Amino acid sequence: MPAQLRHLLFVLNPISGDVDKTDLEATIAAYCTERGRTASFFHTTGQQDLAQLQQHLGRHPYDAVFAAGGDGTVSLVAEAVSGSSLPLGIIPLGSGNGLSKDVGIPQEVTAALRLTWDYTIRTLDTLRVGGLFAAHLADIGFNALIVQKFDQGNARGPGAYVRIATQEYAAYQPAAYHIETDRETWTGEAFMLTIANATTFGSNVVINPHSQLDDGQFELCLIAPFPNTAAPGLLYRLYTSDFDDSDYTRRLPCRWARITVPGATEVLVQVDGEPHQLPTPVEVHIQPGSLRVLVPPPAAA
Ligand SMILES: Nc1ncnc2c1ncn2[C@@H]1O[C@H](COP(=O)(O)OP(=O)(O)OP(=O)(O)O)[C@@H](O)[C@H]1O
Repeated sequence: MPAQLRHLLFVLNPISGDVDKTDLEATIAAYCTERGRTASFFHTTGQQDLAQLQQHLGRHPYDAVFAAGGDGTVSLVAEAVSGSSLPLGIIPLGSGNGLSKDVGIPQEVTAALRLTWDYTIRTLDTLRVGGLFAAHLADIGFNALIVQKFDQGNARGPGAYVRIATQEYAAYQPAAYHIETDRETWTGEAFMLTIANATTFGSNVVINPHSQLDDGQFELCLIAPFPNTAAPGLLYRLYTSDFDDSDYTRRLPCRWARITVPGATEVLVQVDGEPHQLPTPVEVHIQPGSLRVLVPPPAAA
């Protein structure tokens, strides 16, 4: 039996996903009370959330902190607890919920709440991308642009994301990159360059198949510019864990990387679902075993 988690903090993002959260707090509180746990709540505001959460955690001893929101909320809580023994729980309530899917957390609220008492702990690597914390996936290029447009708009949910991607695809101009890692050097144009600790985007696109969140390395997953005629085949491979079989893809496994965009002083980078304008070169470092996550125990044989 795992240790009992008695005092739980739930970090709630009121705007994540396209999800009505009116009854969420009452549902969580009732679930915890019934099982002899205490539930406290921290509501994100979108302003200084990391500093406020860190301060709160410094004043109150909890046994676990649950992120109830999307990838941005999960990343916020993950950063607040990373490097400590405090485990992260996830109640997936965003548009994509990438990390929760990658570690097998149920996507329905009550099923995910079971992790408050029935869990095992998995210790994951995290990344620093241009100094920013990343637990899941970061990228430069097409997807970063779509995430930025999504962030600037008012519509949430997967439908809005697909609508923006379809609008932007035809006019998108791939950029050139120069990459140095602890193992190799690569120069060329890319439609998209993913910095992958994990395997799968919340959209179920498998950008980095058969890799692990706890293997002490990450992968740079490159998609070269491709003709329109190649798009359906490429998309098919991305949804069937076949990334390496395309003529337009390449993966660079590494522990450290420096990404330069020749001629540019800054570059748009999507980090755990949030867009950031970062100075180049962008350095990426792995932080092995830095995050403890509550995941479902292995199914009994
Ligand atoms: N009270 C709030 N009002 C406005 N924005 C907020 C508030 N709380 C958090 N945010 C913003 O919400 C964003 C994080 O949202 P989150 O990623 O959790 O959900 P999502 O974007 O809908 O889902 P996903 O990332 O899975 O697609 C951050 O940009 C954060 O600043």
